[in-house]
Amino acid sequence: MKWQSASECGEMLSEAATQALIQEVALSPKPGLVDKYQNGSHTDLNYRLMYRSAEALQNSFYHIAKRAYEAELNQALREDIGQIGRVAEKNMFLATEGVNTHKGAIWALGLFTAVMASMNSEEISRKRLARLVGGLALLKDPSAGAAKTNGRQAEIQYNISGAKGEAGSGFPHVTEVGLPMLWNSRKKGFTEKTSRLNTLVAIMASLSDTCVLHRAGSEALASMHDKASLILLSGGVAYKDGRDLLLELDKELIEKNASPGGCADMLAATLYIDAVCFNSLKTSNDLKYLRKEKHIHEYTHAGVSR
Ligand SMILES: CC(C)(COP(=O)(O)OP(=O)(O)OC[C@H]1O[C@@H](n2cnc3c(N)ncnc32)[C@H](O[C@H]2O[C@H](COP(=O)(O)OP(=O)(O)OP(=O)(O)O)[C@@H](O)[C@H]2O)[C@@H]1O)[C@@H](O)C(=O)NCCC(=O)NCCS
Ligand SMILES: Nc1ncnc2[nH]cnc12
Repeated sequence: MKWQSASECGEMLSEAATQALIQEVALSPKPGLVDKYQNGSHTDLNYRLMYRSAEALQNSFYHIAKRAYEAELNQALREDIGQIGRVAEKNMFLATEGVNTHKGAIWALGLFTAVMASMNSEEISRKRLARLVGGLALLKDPSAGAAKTNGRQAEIQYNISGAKGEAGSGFPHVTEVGLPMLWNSRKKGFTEKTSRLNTLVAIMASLSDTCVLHRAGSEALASMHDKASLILLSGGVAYKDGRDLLLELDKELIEKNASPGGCADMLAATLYIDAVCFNSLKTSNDLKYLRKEKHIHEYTHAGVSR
């Protein structure tokens, strides 16, 4: 991927990031999460709200990409994207009237956007991407608040490292778990939907998702890890056993009020990186294609209400 200008880079990355968020929420059936047919463990979220939230974030991804275009991954950039990220969070809360839809996604896709824009290279390996994104995430952001977030509380209570730890390690659930599972599933000839569901399940098998922890505790998280692993051991969701287990896991998560929101964010980031760095998004014609797809998607779901 090589962009000719900062605005072209901003346009393509922001469109692709928004698409990845929309594709994540549209993927169905997802255990405990909002999808096209149900609201999972959520009473305050639904498909339309998630869609609206994704669209409201596009402008912030554009500004992150524009700022980071061919820039050095240094302290000044870290502080600037922190600022843009906080504006994105505000815009999200404005669009959703106060519901947290995509905080984790802003964090992950925002950092990846900055790295891809700064590289502006034809090729980037998974490992390099992980190293660079981890390095950027680890730079201190002096303007970051000290709010007692759900994530921070879960980190202290359960001694895990949460969204910040995942980022500081280069998002291994994207680069080491998500992408390989997506590619292997496609290689085995599974449909795109099955490949994406397998990817989500693989992420759910090991991510310390603070959204699950703070809503349902460590036993619920351990059980999610075990059941997701069982799905993979049974061959994944392409097979009846895997599909049955997926539906059982959905039921269990809803009963426990547990939502793997962080896993959903890691899936969105996987789809984003796959599209931009490794797969379909190569020219500005692809951008036109994305816009058309998005339009079709809006049209198809215009009548969906919850
Ligand atoms: C670094 C931040 C993301 C802040 O992190 P922190 O852990 O302090 O804060 P949280 O507010 O808890 O947000 C973390 C969100 O990250 C997702 N997540 C969870 N676990 C992981 C994980 N192991 N790896 C990666 N990502 C993870 C998750 O997001 C999803 O869940 C959200 C809903 O969560 P929650 O609010 O807990 O939801 P409810 O159960 O509904 O809560 P109640 O209201 O009922 O109590 C949903 O949004 C999903 O996206 C976690 O929520 C970051 O915010 C930060 O520091 N930003 C500063 C700006 C910046 O520097 N940006 C740079 C790049 S743009
Ligand atoms: N599909 C989804 N359902 C619930 N929370 C989420 N956070 C990000 N995506 C989500």
